[in-house]
Amino acid sequence: MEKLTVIKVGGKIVEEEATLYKLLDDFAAIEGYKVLVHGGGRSATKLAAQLGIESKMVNGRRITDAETLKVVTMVYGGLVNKNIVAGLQARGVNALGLTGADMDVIRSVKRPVKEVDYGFVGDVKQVNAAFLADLIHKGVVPVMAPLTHDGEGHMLNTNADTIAGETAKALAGLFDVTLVFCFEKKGVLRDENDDDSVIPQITPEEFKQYVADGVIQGGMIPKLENSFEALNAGVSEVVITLASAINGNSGTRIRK
Ligand SMILES: Nc1ncnc2c1ncn2[C@@H]1O[C@H](COP(=O)(O)OP(=O)(O)O)[C@@H](O)[C@H]1O
Ligand SMILES: CC(=O)N[C@@H](CCC(=O)OP(=O)(O)O)C(=O)O
Repeated sequence: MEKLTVIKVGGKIVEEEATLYKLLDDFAAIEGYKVLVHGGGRSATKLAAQLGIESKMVNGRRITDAETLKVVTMVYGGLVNKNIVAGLQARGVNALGLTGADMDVIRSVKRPVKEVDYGFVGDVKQVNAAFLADLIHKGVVPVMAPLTHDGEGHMLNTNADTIAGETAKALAGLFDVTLVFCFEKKGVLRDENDDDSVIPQITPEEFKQYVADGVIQGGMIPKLENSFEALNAGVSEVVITLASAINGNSGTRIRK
């Protein structure tokens, strides 16, 4: 099977020009078929504050009211996505920016209200894998924003780690997929204050224990849950690593 790398880059990297440009250089150097999924949570929080809109996160997910939905649609689908696409074009990568609404790439359903009302947050229902595979085979590099649509005319906000996981899962039947989460640390750390304490491999049982011990917290919990789910659904390998190390062998690597 042909190899495909799905790379997710988080908000701390895309927010700063210097780290973003370095990431784009490294991404451009990756050989073979590739997809870039970006976040941008920090940029959305910053613009929302400038507009006088308060940002609320619960369990790592943004409470997305009608005004916040406008902000995230502008920031993720507009500014962040287009800066990345332009940056990749300048590096000779034939990038195409997509939200989930474009060509019906990712359809979702508004998250039902349970203990928490997340507002306009979408849970992924289907990924148009055939269309993405077609683009990829044509030499196009999809650049996916963390936005989906419900098929009834509404955009919805979807976490970028989820977009990456669902895209990797959907393409796993068509390619040999490696899913890479790159962020500002060297990998999953035993001690968050010690950059050299990378845990090289994690099993689901070890993950549960690390969470119980408080070693793994916050946004890293859903990231690893997504990772195990992706491996169970046919993704070959998940790598959690420093953005500048996407072409290396370091970081935390998880295989089934
Ligand atoms: N054991 C751990 N090792 C590394 N990071 C951890 C750990 N536990 C919690 N984290 C936190 O998880 C964060 C990454 O999750 P998140 O903020 O959702 O990522 P992203 O920037 O990719 O969206 C890190 O910034 C870090 O603060
Ligand atoms: C529903 C939800 O939480 N969506 C995220 C989408 C952006 C994202 O995931 O960005 P990072 O990867 O930079 O965190 C949000 O609005 O923050």
